[in-house]
Amino acid sequence: MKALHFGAGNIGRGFIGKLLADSNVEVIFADVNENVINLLKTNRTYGVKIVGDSINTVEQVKNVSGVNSTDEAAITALFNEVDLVTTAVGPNVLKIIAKSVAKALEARLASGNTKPLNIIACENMVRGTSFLKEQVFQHLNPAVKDQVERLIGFVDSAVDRIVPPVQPDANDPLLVTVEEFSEWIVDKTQFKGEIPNIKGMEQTDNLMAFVERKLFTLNTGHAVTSYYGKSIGYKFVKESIEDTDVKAFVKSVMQESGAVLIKRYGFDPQAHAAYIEKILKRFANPYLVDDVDRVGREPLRKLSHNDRLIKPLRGTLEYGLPNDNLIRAIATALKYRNENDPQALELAQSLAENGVVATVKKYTELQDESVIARIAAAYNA
Ligand SMILES: NC(=O)C1=CN([C@@H]2O[C@H](COP(=O)(O)OP(=O)(O)OC[C@H]3O[C@@H](n4cnc5c(N)ncnc54)[C@H](O)[C@@H]3O)[C@@H](O)[C@H]2O)C=CC1
Ligand SMILES: O=P(O)(O)OC[C@H]1O[C@](O)(CO)[C@@H](O)[C@@H]1O
Repeated sequence: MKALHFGAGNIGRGFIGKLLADSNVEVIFADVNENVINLLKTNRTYGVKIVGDSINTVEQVKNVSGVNSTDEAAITALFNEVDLVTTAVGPNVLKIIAKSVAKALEARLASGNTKPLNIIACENMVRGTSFLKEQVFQHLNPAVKDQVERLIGFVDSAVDRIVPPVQPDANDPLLVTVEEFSEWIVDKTQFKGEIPNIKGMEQTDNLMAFVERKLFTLNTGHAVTSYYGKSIGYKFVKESIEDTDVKAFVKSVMQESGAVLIKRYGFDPQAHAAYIEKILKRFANPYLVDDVDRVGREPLRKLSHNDRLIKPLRGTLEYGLPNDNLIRAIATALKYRNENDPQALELAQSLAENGVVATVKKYTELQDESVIARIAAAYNA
């Protein structure tokens, strides 16, 4: 089997690409990072270092190659040869690759290739592949839309593995360090044709429960660990979560978002409490050098309506559940500053020019005046 994977970054190489290659899939990575692509083309293999309390090993990922994502002709040719397309480029990049995906699908169909093809976006967002599908359809020739609906599966997924930024390794510049835990869950109702048999790719017909469980527990807790930690001077996630005050606050936020998940999906409260504890341990992994600025990157995305802070808050309002800690958590996100992060710069500028109430309204799309006032009060505290 052959797959084209967009995004040869942390997740691309450390998680999705590795799972595919470990299931004997030939993986071609498409990226805009020429250096990484050339190394993949030359070396055809790279190492993944798996670290944890009871593990410290490097596994070789084999039979990989690379292509420049902006080389439309090459991408189009590959679309006609692969059986699976996956992405891990970041939510903001999906609309950028949508045009070349649309062109490549048109060419695949025009060549008479009527084999089903599945596309799975592996991004930290709710139903990222459905979003990619909308973007692709905006570029598609209307004459082929029915054929695409019939033959091309756009499969939503939830991805969970903490993969910090690459620490340059002298022997293997492509080496990625990952935690042992990984969870990749796909919506089995959206596939066209055979569902590929990939070890570690779990199928479900109840994806939203898994997406929200992960996004609003792990990512919510991770973001707050980073925002609150950075505000009191920590640089790494590990040292932040080891601070008992930070850990207590993060846990209280995860319990508030957890109450929404338990109410919405009927999760067993004890099981969810255990899931929270397991994630707090993952944050403290002493072998992962994870920077608060990686986890806190793009604060406007993380403060948006359907992301890890506001969507859980909206759930507490919907179900009448406690939310004092989520309100404080959102305030810590508003306080996030990072000269190297364009979204952090835009956030700081908005707060300086328009004030906190207007900023909260603009980026969170919350309307409840009393809730916005509580966030503003927490921010000014
Ligand atoms: N790092 C982590 O622990 C996890 C990240 N995620 C999600 O995975 C996705 C990727 O995250 P990371 O791997 O951490 O980011 P990353 O920045 O390491 O990788 C993104 C890759 O996409 C490439 N890229 C940018 N524009 C492109 C284009 N037009 N075509 C092809 N490639 C392009 C970049 O060059 C980069 O190599 C994000 O949605 C993130 O939220 C999800 C779970 C874990
Ligand atoms: O990749 P994002 O959405 O910018 O946020 C980083 C998040 O991704 C993860 O790396 C995995 O979900 C978390 O470790 C972290 O919370």
